[in-house]
Amino acid sequence: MTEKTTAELEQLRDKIDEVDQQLLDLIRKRLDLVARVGVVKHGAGLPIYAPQREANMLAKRRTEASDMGIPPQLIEDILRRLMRESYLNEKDMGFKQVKTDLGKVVIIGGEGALGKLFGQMLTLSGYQVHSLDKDDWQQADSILDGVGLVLVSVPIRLTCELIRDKLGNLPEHCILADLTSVKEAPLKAMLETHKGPVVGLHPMFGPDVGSLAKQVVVVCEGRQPEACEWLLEQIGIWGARVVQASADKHDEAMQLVQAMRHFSTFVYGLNLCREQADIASLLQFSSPIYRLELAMVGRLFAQSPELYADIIFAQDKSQQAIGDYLDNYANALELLRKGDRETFMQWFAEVSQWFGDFAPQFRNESRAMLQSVNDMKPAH
Ligand SMILES: O=C(O)C(=O)C[C@]1(C(=O)O)C=C[C@@H](O)C=C1
Repeated sequence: MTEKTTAELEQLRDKIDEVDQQLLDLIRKRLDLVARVGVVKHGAGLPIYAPQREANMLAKRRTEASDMGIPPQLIEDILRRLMRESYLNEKDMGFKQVKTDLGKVVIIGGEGALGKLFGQMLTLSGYQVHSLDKDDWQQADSILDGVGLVLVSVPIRLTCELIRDKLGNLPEHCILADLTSVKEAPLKAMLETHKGPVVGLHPMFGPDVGSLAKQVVVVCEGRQPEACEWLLEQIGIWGARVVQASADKHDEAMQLVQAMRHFSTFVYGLNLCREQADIASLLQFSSPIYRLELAMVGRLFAQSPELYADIIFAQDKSQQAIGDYLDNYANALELLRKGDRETFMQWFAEVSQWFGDFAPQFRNESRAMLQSVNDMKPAH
């Protein structure tokens, strides 16, 4: 069905088209300038992400927008989206190589998605990167000859055994690092197997990020941290923030951040499936928040069952966290069964108070997210 229109409307639309084309010219100009910034940063070894510059620029543009009668949030949204493009653009210019006399980098599991991403970032930074995958172990000696960094990026369930079985003979100066999403056990295996520098890394993002700008990499110290410093600096130049943590603290947080969250998402999907919910009609009735929630659940099931089984089953202690969740669920369900609104509201207030300032902060952050969910809705 064609949309209704009038001559006057069409005239105005022609003018809007002209303005939009001018916007395109301006965006092209900005992208060209950003490409030049990328070259300069590459030469000077500066990080892709410049938070101070971003904050100053956004503050100025917001004030100018207000003065012009433009909602400040509008220009902020537009600039943030443009800067996301800058991160991708500047990445392709390559990065400064912090350690020029390293020798080879060997990524074990370099054909996996995360291994590939790190391989790409290291190659863009001038390192000689080799991948060592399951069919390559016969040539392991030649692949590992002259290695300065070994990065282990294999499924969690294979990590410790692989480290112990295969990595006992690395050169003493070589850094041994892993990208596993649990840290205590792999770190222990690396320290027991290799006598040289050891560091545990956990990139807190999936392999589909495009750029590392603003992403977080958790770093758990192993041995000879001074020998690993260049690697952390290199990750910083890629735009990521390095957060130091002890392996046990990290793993404890992961029981909630990963195991429990993925498990409850899994059960949510399982429940929809067993209830034979009709997703298409749920989407028709959905508010933006429900659409976002469904998207978060659905995206889990678009990925590998092995990956999530690995994360959820990796730590025995996760069972405790998930069990506690079930108890709280059961207790809350009991209130519902008894029709006890009073206690429900008391518990609600208790949790609100416990969230403190985070509650309004999350409300603000989620408002912007929900608006973009609405913008992204396909036409029907
Ligand atoms: O000014 C810079 O340093 C840039 O890289 C450009 C730019 C931008 O697009 O404006 C992009 C990324 C930085 O975080 C800050 C600003």
